[in-house]
Amino acid sequence: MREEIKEILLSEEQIKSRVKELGEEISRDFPEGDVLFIGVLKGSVMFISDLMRSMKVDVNMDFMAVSSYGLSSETSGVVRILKDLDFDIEYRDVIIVEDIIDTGTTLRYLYDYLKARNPRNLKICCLLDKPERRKVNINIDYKGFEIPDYFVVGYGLDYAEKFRYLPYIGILKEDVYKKDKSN
Ligand SMILES: O=P(O)(O)OC[C@H]1O[C@H](OP(=O)(O)OP(=O)(O)O)[C@H](O)[C@@H]1O
Ligand code: HPA
Ligand SMILES: [Mg+2]
Repeated sequence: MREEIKEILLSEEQIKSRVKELGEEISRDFPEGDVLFIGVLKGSVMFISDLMRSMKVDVNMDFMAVSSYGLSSETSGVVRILKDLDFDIEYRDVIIVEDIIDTGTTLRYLYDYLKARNPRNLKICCLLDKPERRKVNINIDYKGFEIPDYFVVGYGLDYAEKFRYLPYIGILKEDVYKKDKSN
């Protein structure tokens, strides 16, 4: 384990088995297939690629890039779209795939933005939910795990672009981001 990590919150095995269950659940809900996953870059990359492989029905993927955290551990509160969709989503079954819902700022913005394009269904699937930090209300259709209020990294999640490659989800030691703040 890297020295900046205080504790492993979710192991590779725990993530793998929960992602498999989520894929099976979504497949049961959309038996006719033709689902479009919209991954939110960059944090959801590991999750969406594993989730797709656990699907039992046809699924396509597209990506949006938004950023609100930048190099910090606190949201700026302003969501910027850096990349929009390649496909039209009108009348389609769409599932937004996110790594984490923290304050809810990113998802609230994305949900409303995509809803305006008139999909047949618009659902939300997130691996991690940090309800204690929520600032705006979000209805989560498919959820991997609820976690306490720690800043976590790994399995796609970063701190200042670091640690995304870790195969597990770990709690970042506070002095790592406190030190950066005091600079
Ligand atoms: O609920 P919120 O408080 O809005 O936080 C959640 C969002 O923040 C992170 O993205 P970030 O802006 O760090 O971009 P990244 O995915 O490229 O790391 C994370 O991947 C979610 O998209
Ligand atoms: O706990 C977190 N870790 C990484 N990125 C995040 N973006 C929102 N919350 C988090
Ligand atoms: Mg980030």
